[in-house]
Amino acid sequence: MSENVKIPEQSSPPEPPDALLKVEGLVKHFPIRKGLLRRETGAVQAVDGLTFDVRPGETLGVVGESGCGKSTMGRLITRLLEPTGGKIEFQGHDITHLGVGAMRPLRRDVQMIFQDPYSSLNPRHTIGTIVSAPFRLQGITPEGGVKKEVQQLLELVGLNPEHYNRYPHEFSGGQRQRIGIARALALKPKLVVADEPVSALDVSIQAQVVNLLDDLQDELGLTYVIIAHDLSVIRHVSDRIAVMYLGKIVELADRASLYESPMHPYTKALLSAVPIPDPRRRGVRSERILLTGDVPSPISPPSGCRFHTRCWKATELCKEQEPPLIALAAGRQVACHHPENAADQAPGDPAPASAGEAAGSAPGPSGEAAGSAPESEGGAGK
Ligand SMILES: Nc1ncnc2c1ncn2[C@@H]1O[C@H](COP(=O)(O)OP(=O)(O)OP(=O)(O)O)[C@@H](O)[C@H]1O
Repeated sequence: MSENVKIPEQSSPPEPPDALLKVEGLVKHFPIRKGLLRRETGAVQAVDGLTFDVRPGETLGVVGESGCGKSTMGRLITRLLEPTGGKIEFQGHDITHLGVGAMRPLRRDVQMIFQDPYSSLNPRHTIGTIVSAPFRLQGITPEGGVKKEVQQLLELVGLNPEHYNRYPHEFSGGQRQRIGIARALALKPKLVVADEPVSALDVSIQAQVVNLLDDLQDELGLTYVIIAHDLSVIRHVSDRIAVMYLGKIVELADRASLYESPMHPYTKALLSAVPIPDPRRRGVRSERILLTGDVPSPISPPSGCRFHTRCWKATELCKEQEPPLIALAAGRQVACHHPENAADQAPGDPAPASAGEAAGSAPGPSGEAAGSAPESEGGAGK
């Protein structure tokens, strides 16, 4: 054998793909100012210590009730907001505090799709002007000219390229969201953060836009972070899912494990409110957990585990100590002292489930203290 022949290292396992985006301890507190002197009297703790990564080519779904900090997280990772603390790395580069100028080249790679296709498009601009804006802002002239490129983009998202000179009001909601998608894809980004991309659309149109996002991901090799409160949408689009509650990730898992065996009681409650589409299981009395009360205020969140005021498993420990987000199974992170479908993290904790009493509901389906009401109406989520 010649000395130049390279011997493959058979014993080393394949390297996991490097994260495209890495977030560590991300914090965003919005100051509350009062009085003539605008003195800071407190802060909305919208995002309070998020750690996760997004791998190339995947879709990370982010789910949680209204006000839990999903949109703030999306605006932080696209750097539309300045973080209060923590670190954001994109392709290994620290972008946490980059200024507008330094962010400009990165704007090509990271784009955002907004919830409301009505307000996110300037009504006085033609579709051509809207979709070509990223080229103007970046000072880029695509090969073949801007018009040709924009028309190709319109075609890519299923719109008629002849409608280049029309105005947003001439389009339906679903079509306007397609325009927003075309604009986001103009510069061929690597990461697209979509904040509630279909929630403002008719249910009949939602599937079309979700399928379009799916197809574009395959075609263009995109990586998505999709924020939604709708668990059916999240289930359809996500490879992995982060469940947020009051500014924190309480569970992060791949789609199948999360839906089959949720570990955090909050995830379990959210999922129990989703109707079962399987006709074979129709009529089967499924366990529904009714979360009572609203999400507490992020201005003064509960001590310890933030979910303890609504959790039927809460003990004294949960009131006092915040559970860290730790790996409880392969590819599965959970922040809970008493997780479902896993060994109790604090088996010696004998205190009464006072949170369950506060919730004041019937005994839980698996004999837990309180907080759940099988087959009850309503449920978690928006
Ligand atoms: N600019 C701001 N100034 C002050 N508070 C803010 C600001 N933006 C968001 N918040 C607060 O931060 C918290 C998280 O808001 P955020 O919009 O991120 O939640 P969300 O999970 O996306 O909710 P929704 O689904 O209703 O949009 C909320 O209490 C909200 O009122």
